[in-house]
Amino acid sequence: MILVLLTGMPGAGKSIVVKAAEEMGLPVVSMGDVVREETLKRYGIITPDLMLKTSSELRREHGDDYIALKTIERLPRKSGIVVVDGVRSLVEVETFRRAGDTVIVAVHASPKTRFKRLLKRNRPGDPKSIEEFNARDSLELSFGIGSVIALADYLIVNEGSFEEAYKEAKKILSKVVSNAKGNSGGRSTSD
Ligand SMILES: Nc1ncnc2c1ncn2[C@@H]1O[C@H](COP(=O)(O)OP(=O)(O)OP(=O)(O)O)[C@@H](O)[C@H]1O
Repeated sequence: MILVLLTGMPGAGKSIVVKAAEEMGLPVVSMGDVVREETLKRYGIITPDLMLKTSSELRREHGDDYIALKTIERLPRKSGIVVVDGVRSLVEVETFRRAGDTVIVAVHASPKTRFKRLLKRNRPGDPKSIEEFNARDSLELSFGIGSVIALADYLIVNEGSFEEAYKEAKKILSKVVSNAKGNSGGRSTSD
């Protein structure tokens, strides 16, 4: 099984890659779903703050690899390629590496661009001020997301239009698919 580990800072544009994967018929498993369900179990409601609290609790109570291990339990066994959305630390990368071959895809946009887009997205829990945005960035960086981005096999710089990033995501995913076919005895078209 090939696991496409999708990472990127808040608001970088990971959902564009998810959309491209779904459009291509590739299964997507979200690490956030594990946290969402556990939050509901513990608190009866889901809010972004409670999700952050729950993910810290899960790491503290069960270890830094817990959310990754729970995500692995949910992988569709019959799929050759699965996209895993929301990888945040090297421990998680190492955990997924024990479950299959991995390809890291990172989406990057500058803090200025991400802040602007998150203000516009305005989902519950999205930052309303630069202070909130910086605090959230610091928290993500403290989990070690910077190291995951540094190890990316593919990087999408999402500073242009949505369509550009979407096209790039499709190109990268197609490459992963054709490489996988090459490795399983099918015809390989590229590196
Ligand atoms: N190239 C782009 N042009 C315009 N808007 C964009 C572009 N890329 C992303 N956006 C918008 O920016 C916001 C953040 O993108 P998205 O939700 O994909 O980020 P994310 O990486 O999934 O963030 P999070 O980790 O916070 O869930 C969304 O509202 C999205 O529609």
